[in-house]
Amino acid sequence: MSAAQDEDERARVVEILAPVAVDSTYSYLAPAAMRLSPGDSVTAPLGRREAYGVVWSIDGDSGPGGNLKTVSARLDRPPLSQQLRGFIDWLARYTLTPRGMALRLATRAAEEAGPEAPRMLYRATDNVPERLTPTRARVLKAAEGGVAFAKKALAEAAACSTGVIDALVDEGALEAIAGPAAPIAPPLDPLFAAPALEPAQQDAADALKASLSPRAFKPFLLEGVTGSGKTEVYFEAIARALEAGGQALVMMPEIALTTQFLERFAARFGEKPAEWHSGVGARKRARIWRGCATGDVRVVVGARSALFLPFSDLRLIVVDEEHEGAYKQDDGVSYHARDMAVVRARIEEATIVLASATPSIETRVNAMRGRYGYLRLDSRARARLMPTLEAIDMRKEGPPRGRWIAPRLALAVGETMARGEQALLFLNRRGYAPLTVCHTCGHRFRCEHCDAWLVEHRFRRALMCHHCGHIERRPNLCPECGSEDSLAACGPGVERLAEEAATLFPDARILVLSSDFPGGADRLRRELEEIAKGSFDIVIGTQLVAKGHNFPYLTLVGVIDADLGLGSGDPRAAERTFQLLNQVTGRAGRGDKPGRALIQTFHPSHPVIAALLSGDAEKFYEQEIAIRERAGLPPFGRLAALIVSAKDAATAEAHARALARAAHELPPSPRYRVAAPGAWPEQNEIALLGPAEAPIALIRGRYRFRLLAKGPRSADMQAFLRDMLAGGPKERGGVRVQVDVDPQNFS
Ligand SMILES: Nc1ncnc2c1ncn2[C@@H]1O[C@H](COP(=O)(O)OP(=O)(O)OP(=O)(O)O)[C@@H](O)[C@H]1O
Ligand SMILES: [Zn+2]
Repeated sequence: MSAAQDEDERARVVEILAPVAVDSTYSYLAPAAMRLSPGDSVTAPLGRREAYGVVWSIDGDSGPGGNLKTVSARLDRPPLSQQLRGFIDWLARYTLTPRGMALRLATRAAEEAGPEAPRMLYRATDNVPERLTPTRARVLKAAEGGVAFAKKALAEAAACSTGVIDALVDEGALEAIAGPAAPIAPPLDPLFAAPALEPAQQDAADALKASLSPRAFKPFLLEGVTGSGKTEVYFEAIARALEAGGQALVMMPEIALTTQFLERFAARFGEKPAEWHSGVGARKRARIWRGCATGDVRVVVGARSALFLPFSDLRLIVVDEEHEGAYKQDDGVSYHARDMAVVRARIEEATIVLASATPSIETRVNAMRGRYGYLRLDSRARARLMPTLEAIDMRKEGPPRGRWIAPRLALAVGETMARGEQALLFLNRRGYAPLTVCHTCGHRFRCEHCDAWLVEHRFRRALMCHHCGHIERRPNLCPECGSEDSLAACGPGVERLAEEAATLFPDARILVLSSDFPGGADRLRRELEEIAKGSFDIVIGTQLVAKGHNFPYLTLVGVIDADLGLGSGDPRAAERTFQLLNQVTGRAGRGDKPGRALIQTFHPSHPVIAALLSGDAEKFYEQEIAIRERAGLPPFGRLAALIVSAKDAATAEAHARALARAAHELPPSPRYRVAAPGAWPEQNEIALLGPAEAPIALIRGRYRFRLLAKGPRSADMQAFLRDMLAGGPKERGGVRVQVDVDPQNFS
């Protein structure tokens, strides 16, 4: 028997998960000499190519025979920890995502980057160049003593161009050696600039610090009114995690938010944390990924996807603005990053802090029932007052037709400017006008791929669909009746509001802040900085400006249309409106001067508006929690949506009906009970509602039908969904079924 055969016989069978849309692992043989462990990255033949994968488990020694393929190579990459693998399995099971797709969220960053270019360093050899100019002599002098320098540093030391160094390398007087990579994350100092906390902050910070040792899973809600200093509180928790030698992850809903945050972080810890979002280059992301696994990266601030980083010792997760809808990902793998952060914290035995001025109902209930620690800051830091809130009743004191700024708001803006302060006009609608109609024939411009009106964007001279991105030129003639000059804009967007503000205040420095202007995130960051510096008198913006920014000169907030989100029929409309309006009015009066907010509404007595005006968050939560409890909605029950789409409506509807039939024909299960079709569900039963045409029935050329499963907390919703999908028809003929567990979006 040859040595090679001998080796073969001792090969082991390993299960490999590939980052593709497949749930199961594949079995391979691994030579014993490869010494694979679970979590290792490998390449292996898959079909006709070499694929990347991760060892998920090791089955043991291979039996005789079998025709398994052999793992090709083990990659030099830190292993995925058991905790991260457990998290991927959990997320996949919960969201009904193929495990490979969940793995892809964790490994994408490492895969996409090419091999890292080594950093070259230069040092002197014993060779003397043929021609020794004074410049060359200076370089060699600087490089004396066997120390290696970066090219730029050496050129600077010798006051020459880097070309001189290249020439000396060519002549053999200097040699280039591969040096260690520059550190990806400079060390952080937990004691760099610890602030004096106010008593309420101190109590909250102490509770968090205490929870960090001994190590255990401990969730907290940190609820504090806008400007109460929540950030300073969780900074203390980060300091404690660092002192304990561990890592911390801070999640933020919006990248535009991070600039101010990074500065504050550096002021507190001496250096910035590692930043993780789609705007960070592939190379850098790969280095951060590795740094998380080696423990060199200690604190990451990031978007949703940071949740999948391979931390080696994660002690703390902070989810800032935990109520934000942006944490729910709906494309591809559909998951709620806040909820999954709690899961990851549990698996890592870490502390997790959910911070918000207006927590989600789910988190609020968890805190009130004692499932989460409940920390509260009930007043603003530094004795700042909350802004005073007043309603402007649009039925009685609205502006003239075709205008949107009521006289009282205009007056307040004028007074604010006269005092040298800043005003914010908030309207959560991008573009110039949400609808364009023809006066002559009544034609309305609608998207050809979606069930939606086209939004006019005047600066682009275009009509745009906000669902699919479709763009067309705004014509001069009506395409229906051919009339000239008969097209009219209906309703306002931020661009139109800016036009009105410019007419009312011709001397004002006005800025429109909107995510769809050219220039992307960089432009937004610059603009946010300018606002904070006081470079503008009037800022006009969508929900982007509502987030956790600190604008010291901003004293007046005008909400142009407080009713905008309330009429949608979405079960979360009330909660979202309350949160958004609280956030946006909370931008006023954070500096030295007191703040004021004017809220334009046609329904000043609507419970949400009334609760907002009274400043009585407690009342709002009481009402909303009672409604949810009565209706068995989350967190008192479970919801899952299935969105069935196809190129034509009949195919989509037929498939959705077949799924519903399959659900009702399922054999009895110990894990859930299904209510009979049309019957009033019993306490312990899952009711399947629909199929119904989706509120936006057509998106990107696909017709959509929705099924909604609603069940008690005791039901195993995932088992039900899996059984229903298995019992239903295959996804043929271009049909797509999207599963959305804990849906946030009902459109
Ligand atoms: N103990 C403190 N001493 C001095 N200044 C403080 C203290 N705590 C907070 N501040 C300041 O108060 C302001 C508001 O704090 P911070 O931004 O942390 O509030 P927040 O609760 O996160 O607000 P929001 O929910 O609106 O984002 C900041 O300018 C912060 O620097
Ligand atoms: Zn469209």
